[in-house]
Amino acid sequence: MRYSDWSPVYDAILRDFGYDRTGDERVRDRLATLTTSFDHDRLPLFEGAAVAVCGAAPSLADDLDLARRADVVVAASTAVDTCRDAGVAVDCMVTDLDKNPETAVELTREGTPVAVHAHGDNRPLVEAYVPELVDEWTLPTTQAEPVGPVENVGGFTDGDRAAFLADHFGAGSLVFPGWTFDDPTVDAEKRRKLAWAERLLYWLERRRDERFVVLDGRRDAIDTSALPVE
Ligand SMILES: Nc1ncnc2c1ncn2[C@@H]1O[C@H](COP(=O)(O)OP(=O)(O)OP(=O)(O)O)[C@@H](O)[C@H]1O
Ligand SMILES: Nc1nc2c(c(=O)[nH]1)N=C(CO)CN2
Repeated sequence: MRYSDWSPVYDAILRDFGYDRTGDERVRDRLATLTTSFDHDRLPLFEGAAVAVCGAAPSLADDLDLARRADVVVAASTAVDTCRDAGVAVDCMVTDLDKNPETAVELTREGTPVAVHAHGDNRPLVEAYVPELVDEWTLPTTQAEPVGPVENVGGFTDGDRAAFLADHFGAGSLVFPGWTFDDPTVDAEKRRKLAWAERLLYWLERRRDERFVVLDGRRDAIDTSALPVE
């Protein structure tokens, strides 16, 4: 994903949530001072791989076979803990540090890449935990324009950002264990974020000319008005 393609969708997200662009940029710039450029050779081998993008819905526990069968497992936030507790190795974590930052620290110490996201509402977490991460295993990300070592491969929530990351680095196919868009256990803000995650995955499957099974039966109801799709 090039930033020029992402930018109009990011504008729509900013409008919808009322986020301040300069807030995202300030924390991005702070993250840039705490990290160095990530060596992409340290990523798992995404090129052509069958990738499982694990979300943190309660359904993940029942979906773990999908992850076990994948070539590469990328997991968002607390999905990492569920996978590892069940003996499923995670090849890359994607997080904004708001739930299980200790897991992110542990992974970088083990030599597993962690894509750490800066946004306008996680500055204290970035400042507290990024210095604890092993720098060579830390891939700094932003949803705003990329700057210095901080990259933007597209994506908004940890889970859809994980899918955009796998896509950016050449994934052959994507499956989605642990994704439940209509999850009655989540609060209203999370529900709105999941609606965006769903839109973004729809955009991604269209860009890739792939059909994500997780969207089957849902496509007709997705609001695509902010997406650059016909
Ligand atoms: N029902 C669900 N509940 C929570 N997350 C889900 C669900 N379905 C899919 N996901 C994906 O799993 C990711 C990780 O969820 P988790 O609740 O651990 O993260 P989070 O740190 O609150 O995520 P974010 O900061 O991106 O909102 C979410 O970012 C989302 O993309
Ligand atoms: N500014 C801002 N950006 C975000 C936020 C958020 O709360 N504020 N939450 C995200 C995923 O939870 C992703 N991006």
